[in-house]
Amino acid sequence: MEQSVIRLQEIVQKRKHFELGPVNLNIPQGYVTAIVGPNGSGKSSLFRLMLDLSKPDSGQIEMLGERIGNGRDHLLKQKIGYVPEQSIEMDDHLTADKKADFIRKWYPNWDLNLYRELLRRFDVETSLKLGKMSKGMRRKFDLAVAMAHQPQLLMLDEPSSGLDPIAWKTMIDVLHRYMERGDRTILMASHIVDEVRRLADYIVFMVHGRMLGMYEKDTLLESWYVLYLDTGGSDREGIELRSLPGLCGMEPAGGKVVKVTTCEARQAEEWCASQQLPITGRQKLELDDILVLLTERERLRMQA
Ligand SMILES: Nc1ncnc2c1ncn2[C@@H]1O[C@H](COP(=O)(O)OP(=O)(O)OP(=O)(O)O)[C@@H](O)[C@H]1O
Repeated sequence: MEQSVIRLQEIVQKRKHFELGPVNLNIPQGYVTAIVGPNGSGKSSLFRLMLDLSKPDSGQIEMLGERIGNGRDHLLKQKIGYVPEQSIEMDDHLTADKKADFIRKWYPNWDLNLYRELLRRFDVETSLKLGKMSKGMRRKFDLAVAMAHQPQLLMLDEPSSGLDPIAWKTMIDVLHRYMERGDRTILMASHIVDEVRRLADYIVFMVHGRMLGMYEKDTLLESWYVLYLDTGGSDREGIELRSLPGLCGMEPAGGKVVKVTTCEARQAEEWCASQQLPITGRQKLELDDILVLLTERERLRMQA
């Protein structure tokens, strides 16, 4: 894999009702990585740790080659754009432009033309006070502000929360353009399958504070399939099928057909051919279905 812009080593954060980690994670430069996981799995907690907004109990974090917490964070943060899950209420009394005037002092690379262009594309009313903006409007403003200093790394915590379909499409386009240079990186947390499908190169699954793995998106989507197998009604069913590579689920699908789910589709198909087991149908799994199956597998693993 390419050079890492974020490195997490053995990160643990213990809270009264929640334990995050140990997390080991390398985010590659030049790609979009999406962290996907159910509510409360620790995605936002992880973002806050990376930005030094909260502290781990143990482990190390390196962002853009700098150890977090070494006292030079302000220089590091000039290279990062961050959209938190929730907008900062403290700024509610400011208009968009007043807030931007304030922020740009911290960023030598602030590009006023880019800022205005983003606001125009997102159709943000700059005369409004931030507290009076609709949720979607505020989100669009937060995105514009996070991008206007041309950061090397964009960290987006559920960026499309509250966006209407038109704004959502604009955001996807804006983020694609941001990545065009080739050396920039996006780390995002998202629940939106379509967003992850369109943007992400890599997907990290997270459940109950633990990483279930990092996958290259296209490989992942090519690996998880539902196959319908014509068993011919023989007693091969239930005996041989348990040897199907990557088997994650099996259920009758009417008549002599059995529906199986596999996370190793190519090997499973080869195995079916070798067993002369006809495949009567195949269906790709969507990301949310994969997450459900991975979550269930993790639950069983923790129970064992
Ligand atoms: N400041 C805090 N103090 C104590 N516990 C916290 C704090 N912030 C978050 N938590 C707990 O940490 C866990 C993970 O929360 P987090 O917000 O990181 O999850 P998430 O994956 O981002 O969820 P969502 O998808 O709902 O945004 C939750 O159980 C939450 O209650």
